[in-house]
Amino acid sequence: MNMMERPVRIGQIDYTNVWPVFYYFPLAEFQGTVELVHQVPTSLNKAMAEGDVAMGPISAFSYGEHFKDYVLYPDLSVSALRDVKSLLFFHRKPLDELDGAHIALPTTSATTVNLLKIILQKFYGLKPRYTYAAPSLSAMMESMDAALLIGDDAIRASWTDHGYMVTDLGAEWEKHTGLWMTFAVWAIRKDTLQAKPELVSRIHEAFVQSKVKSLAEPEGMVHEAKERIGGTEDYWRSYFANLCYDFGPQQWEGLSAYYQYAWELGLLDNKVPLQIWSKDSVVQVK
Ligand SMILES: C=C(O[C@@H]1C=C(C(=O)O)C=C[C@H]1O)C(=O)O
Repeated sequence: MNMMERPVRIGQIDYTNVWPVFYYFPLAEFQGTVELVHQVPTSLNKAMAEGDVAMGPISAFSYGEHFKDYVLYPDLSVSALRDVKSLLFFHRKPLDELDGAHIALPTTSATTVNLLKIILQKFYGLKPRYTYAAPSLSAMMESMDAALLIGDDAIRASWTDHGYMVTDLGAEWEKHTGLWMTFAVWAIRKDTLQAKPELVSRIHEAFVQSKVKSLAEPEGMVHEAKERIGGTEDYWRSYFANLCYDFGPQQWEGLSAYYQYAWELGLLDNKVPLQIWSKDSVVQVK
């Protein structure tokens, strides 16, 4: 099958944080033209880079690595100003005492592991040792001084009686910069946009409608999150209400600062332009 006939594969992150954008996505209306593929962020990042997936909510860091091949949807992201509740750093000592510490990073994350590196190096002057590990708090802390978790792994760990200090990285970023932080962006491969501009436009509309409806009527999602992950309905109501799914000038400003720091620290090879899709053109906004 050539690219024109193949369904567009859309990656869907396997975490609750992206549910609002997908919850009311009318898959039946796109039958034969669109397929959903479930993955953790780092697997989705890789599948996008290899062209196996055409679009999806990839790690913002991964867009920074592959921006030459991607453009970004406006109006869609996973962002926060301050607390996220699912990007949690667990540590035995206060942050400013972590010099020389050995820190476990989850293999599932790209944006947040680099956010942690930026925070510790840029704002605390620390250069700890990092080791990647599967996202399990108890296993990570067996041999490490601190551990980072994201998504539902972070949420589940926050409900246990672990006894560690916990820093929310969204809050920590805002404390030092005053800015928003964007963790996932909705990226589209440029080759897909070129081959199927109409479909790309219809998909954007459908995702934005799903987001608006989910946030206006969160009860179905809230109930399902409680059944599938645990916790209380109140927890999930405030979790979804606290995250922001928009992607506009405020989020662009925060994300550009993140890319600038990542570039200055050598975590990214290039300065990263934000190329935003619209129905008629692609505009560089930063
Ligand atoms: C808000 C979150 O943002 C996530 C963090 C990501 C990362 O660190 O690479 C990628 C996608 C998002 O799922 C979360 O995981 O809870």
